[in-house]
Amino acid sequence: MKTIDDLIAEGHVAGKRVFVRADLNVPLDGERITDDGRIRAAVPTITKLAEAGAKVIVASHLGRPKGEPDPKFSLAPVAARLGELLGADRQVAFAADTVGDSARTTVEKLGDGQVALLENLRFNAGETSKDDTERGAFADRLAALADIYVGDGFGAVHRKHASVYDLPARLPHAAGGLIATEVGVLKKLTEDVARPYAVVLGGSKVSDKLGVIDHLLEKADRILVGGGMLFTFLKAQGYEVGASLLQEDQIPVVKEYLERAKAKGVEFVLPVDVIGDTAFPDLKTKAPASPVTAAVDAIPADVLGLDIGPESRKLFAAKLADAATVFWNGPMGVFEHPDFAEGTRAVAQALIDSPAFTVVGGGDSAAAVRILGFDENAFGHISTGGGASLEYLEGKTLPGLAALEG
Ligand SMILES: Nc1ncnc2c1ncn2[C@@H]1O[C@H](COP(=O)(O)OP(=O)(O)OP(=O)(O)O)[C@@H](O)[C@H]1O
Ligand SMILES: O=C(O)[C@H](O)COP(=O)(O)O
Repeated sequence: MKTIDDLIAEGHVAGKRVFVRADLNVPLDGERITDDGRIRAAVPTITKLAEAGAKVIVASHLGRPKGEPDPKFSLAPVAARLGELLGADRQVAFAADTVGDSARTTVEKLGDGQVALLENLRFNAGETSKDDTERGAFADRLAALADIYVGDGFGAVHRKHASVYDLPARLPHAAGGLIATEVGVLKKLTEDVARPYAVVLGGSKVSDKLGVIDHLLEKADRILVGGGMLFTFLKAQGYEVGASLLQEDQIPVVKEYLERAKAKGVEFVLPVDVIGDTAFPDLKTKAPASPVTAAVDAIPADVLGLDIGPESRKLFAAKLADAATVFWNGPMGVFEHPDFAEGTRAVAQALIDSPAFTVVGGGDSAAAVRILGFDENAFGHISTGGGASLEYLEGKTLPGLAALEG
């Protein structure tokens, strides 16, 4: 895989329009960025290219808008923060669209060493389309803006999207520094992993992430399950889960996982209690909720589970204490609200206390660690990719990496 260092050494960058596909999908509270980790992670590559004299065109998705402009998902706040992080002598010009007049004129006005950010790629249906022709047509329009493509959005390399997969096929391309670093660390977990190897899974993208367990059953010694995913496991074991997040159609799959784990000697660690409420908490006002703690065999019918409970926190900490390697993706609960953050806090603390090599992966997981006040240097590696790192560990071909190799 060619890197930006190769491009710069070969003299291909100065005066060129370089399209940097970053993952600036940061958590927002209205227009306030609650964690800027992914923006900070994008800065070294952007700075290096700008210092080498490129006209840098940065592009990203944010959230999951429906293929048309939606102000809730505008990258405008990200442009402002990126400008602050790049420093006083490097302003960020923000284009109000992705491939329209604003993008074209913004790029035309860029001088060498200057930086622009395009509006959310997913405001265009072609970006995420499953139809190759529709995606290709959008990639053609993106390609017209640039001379060179740099893939640096590690968090999105598992998506077969126009800017990730189709665009690099249309331009000379290279990997940015973030992708090189992420792949370097995660590779270690696919090779000689120190054992016991424990994996902690949580979060809300349940259908995206359940499949990874199929692979983990061949690799991990222990799998701890929290977050939205845990309720499908509880249901598969015959418990009632009230109004909690449930992937009904995945119950047979989960049952098979539980049986296979037993046969292989892989330990599944499931919560013994949960904290829930009769309504989803208000994440904007953070108004006090009415949390109830229930054993997993006594979750009331009107309660939705929003965190693992106090006994589970102790159990999870004990199961992580003697691990030699830990990979963690997905918060244990709705950590954005203080009444449901303790499970996530306990897992973060357990990772810090453990002598293991620890990797935390995922936009919200990494954000949770920082928002809850932990020192990110206390972990072995904090990856900007959640789904991406899981799929990398699964050994899958990731479209955004394959495209850079070609
Ligand atoms: N029990 C639960 N019910 C509903 N949502 C939950 C629950 N537990 C955790 N969550 C939510 O999961 C979200 C994070 O999940 P997600 O799968 O996106 O993780 P991630 O680390 O961001 O990974 P990725 O980078 O792949 O997005 C948080 O916003 C959190 O509130
Ligand atoms: O947060 C993430 O995992 C990445 O930014 C990818 O986002 P997506 O799951 O909406 O494709």
